[in-house]
Amino acid sequence: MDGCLPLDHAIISTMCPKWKELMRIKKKKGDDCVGIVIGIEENFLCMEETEVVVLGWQLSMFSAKVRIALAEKGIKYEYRQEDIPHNKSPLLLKLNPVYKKIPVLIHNGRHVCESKIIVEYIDETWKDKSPLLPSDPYLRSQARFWADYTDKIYEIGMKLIMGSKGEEMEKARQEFLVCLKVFEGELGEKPFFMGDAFGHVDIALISYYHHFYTYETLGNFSLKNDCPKLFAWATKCMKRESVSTILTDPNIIYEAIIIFRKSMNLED
Ligand SMILES: N[C@@H](CCC(=O)N[C@@H](CS)C(=O)NCC(=O)O)C(=O)O
Repeated sequence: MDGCLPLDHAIISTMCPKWKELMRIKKKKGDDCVGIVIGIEENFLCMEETEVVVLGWQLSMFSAKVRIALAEKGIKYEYRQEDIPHNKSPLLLKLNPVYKKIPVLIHNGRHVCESKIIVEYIDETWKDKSPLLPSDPYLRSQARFWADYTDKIYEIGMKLIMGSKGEEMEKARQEFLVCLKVFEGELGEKPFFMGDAFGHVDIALISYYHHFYTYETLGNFSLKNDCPKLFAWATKCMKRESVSTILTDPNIIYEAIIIFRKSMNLED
């Protein structure tokens, strides 16, 4: 088994009751250490050394980010849908004990947490295809800054989702529009945020796009009318297979949020 088990052995033993049996099978086949096996309760997942797993959630912009980056690089991966927030898998809790959040990327048995860190890891690991961050250190810093700023959308979006009617919603709506205008100003006349190529900042922002129908409806604004350049950029991004095949149907997100709002007595 030497050289083939970068994953913490303790994790495997606790997560995988059939681990020993599986290793026996591997040995029998000729223990040439091509892969590892992770087991979660009865549910087994076999990983070749180069295989990749994403723990994610359909409604999450953060897991969308990671999946779009992998799609841009043409990396095949196993997608494991988590049940967030109340029924997280033991594997997620084990691999992200600090935040207990998706997404988590598992690659060669080692795991990476936090979506933007994961996207950078993906870019640095599979450097040959579709660079996502500029190679110039200054431009990289700028890309990181703007990708980081997309977290504001989440922050203000939560105010819209959690807001009730009236003044509170109007304040969130205004704040949201200011944030969008900042992005629109930064985009300017460029095709993508860092220039001609789709990259880190585009991925970070477009990952929110499936939530925009909800934001627009709750916040009573229109991206198309209020931020036409950003709308044109989003339309262009949506033409990419890496984006359109990953983002969830906006209606599903809207319905989920309305159910949540009703449960919180924020909707009639
Ligand atoms: N900063 C994190 C945020 C990830 C995050 O908030 N994930 C949410 C789903 S959208 C989650 O797992 N929430 C579970 C919880 O809060 O218990 C990232 O960029 O990866």
